[in-house]
Amino acid sequence: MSTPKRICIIGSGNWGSVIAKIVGNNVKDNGNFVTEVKMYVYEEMINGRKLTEILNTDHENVKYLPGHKIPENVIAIADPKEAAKDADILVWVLPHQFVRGICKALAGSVKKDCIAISLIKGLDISEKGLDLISNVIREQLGIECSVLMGANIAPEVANENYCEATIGCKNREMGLLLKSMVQTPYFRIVVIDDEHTVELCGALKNIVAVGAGFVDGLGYGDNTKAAVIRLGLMEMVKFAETFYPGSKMDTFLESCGVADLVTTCYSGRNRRIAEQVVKTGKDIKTLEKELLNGQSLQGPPTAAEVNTMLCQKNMEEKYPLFTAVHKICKGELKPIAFIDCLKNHPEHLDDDMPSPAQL
Ligand SMILES: NC(=O)c1ccc[n+]([C@@H]2O[C@H](COP(=O)([O-])OP(=O)(O)OC[C@H]3O[C@@H](n4cnc5c(N)ncnc54)[C@H](O)[C@@H]3O)[C@@H](O)[C@H]2O)c1
Ligand SMILES: O=P(O)(O)OC[C@H](O)CO
Repeated sequence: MSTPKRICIIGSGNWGSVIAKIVGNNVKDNGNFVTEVKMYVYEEMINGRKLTEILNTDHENVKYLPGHKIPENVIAIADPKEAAKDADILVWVLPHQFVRGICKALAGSVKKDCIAISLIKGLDISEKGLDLISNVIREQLGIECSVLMGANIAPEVANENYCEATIGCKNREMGLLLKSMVQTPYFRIVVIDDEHTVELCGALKNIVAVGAGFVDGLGYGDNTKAAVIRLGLMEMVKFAETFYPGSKMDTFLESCGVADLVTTCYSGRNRRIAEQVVKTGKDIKTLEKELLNGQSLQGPPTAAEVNTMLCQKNMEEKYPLFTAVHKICKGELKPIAFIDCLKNHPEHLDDDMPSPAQL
């Protein structure tokens, strides 16, 4: 049997805290892993106490996952380098906006044979163009990186309601090791090798969820939302086929695909804030601050990142739903324009029929 692996969780938000609970409990009776799990925590003061101190004494993330105990073998550390220095496995679970900063802090200091798994739903944009977050981790740290995505609204998983997730990992043995780190009787994992598509599903569904929130805010009901989900899924598939040739369509049938799209469009934070944008007329940043208590939306920045790339390639019109979501988030279009976007989607344009706008 190989030496037990040391785990470090990079992130301690809403999902990060649920994963800390799962991993902390799983390692206790699993000889594959060292029982102590370190967790990088972005330090902040809560009622005069440091969040790391609260986590290490009360074993609860009172800000990001109140009401749930995190096992005592999970140790909160405010310095990412200190938290990750001995790790054999890095579990990345931060809002994607912060990944490059933490990679920079860790560069050159992680173990050479360390591996990573990213639970982060988002994309990266740099002067080199649009990229997967797992690629940023691979390149910045020089390590392998798998992904885990699924229909996993964090508070529901924290309550141990049954759900599923998908690990994307090209190396089967590594995938099964990672599965043993996170699987529980209520959190069932399927390992597949199509890691790029798994990650794309997790990132792109957040854009669609913002669109679902707009139609909820407009009071259009579930048939319209189903259309958003269908047209959004078609753009997700087209995006994967166009920019990641070799993507497998079966992957969209895993938890990371249709299942996550549906749950996010009904219950996620992206949906909720987008609905409020329409109902209150406030902008996304204001609502994020007012309603999410420090949690972070991934849909609007992902829509912006995708849009930057589509503009560079002159392909905005080929992804009208992604484009409309971005423009509404930026205040360049009114939310009601989203309905026109659905009506005039290329899916509905028949060569010998007038478009709804012409009728
Ligand atoms: N919450 C969910 O239901 C859920 C479920 C599945 C996947 N995810 C994905 O997991 C990832 C993490 O989401 P989450 O819900 O754990 O986070 P979150 O939305 O709760 O984000 C807040 C976290 O960001 C940290 N933070 C704030 N500023 C920071 C900085 N400058 N540097 C580093 N960290 C900083 C905060 O301390 C906190 O830990 C996201 O990509 C999300 O899409 C979330
Ligand atoms: O709350 P959201 O919209 O960030 O979505 C959370 C998860 O990604 C759902 O699987």
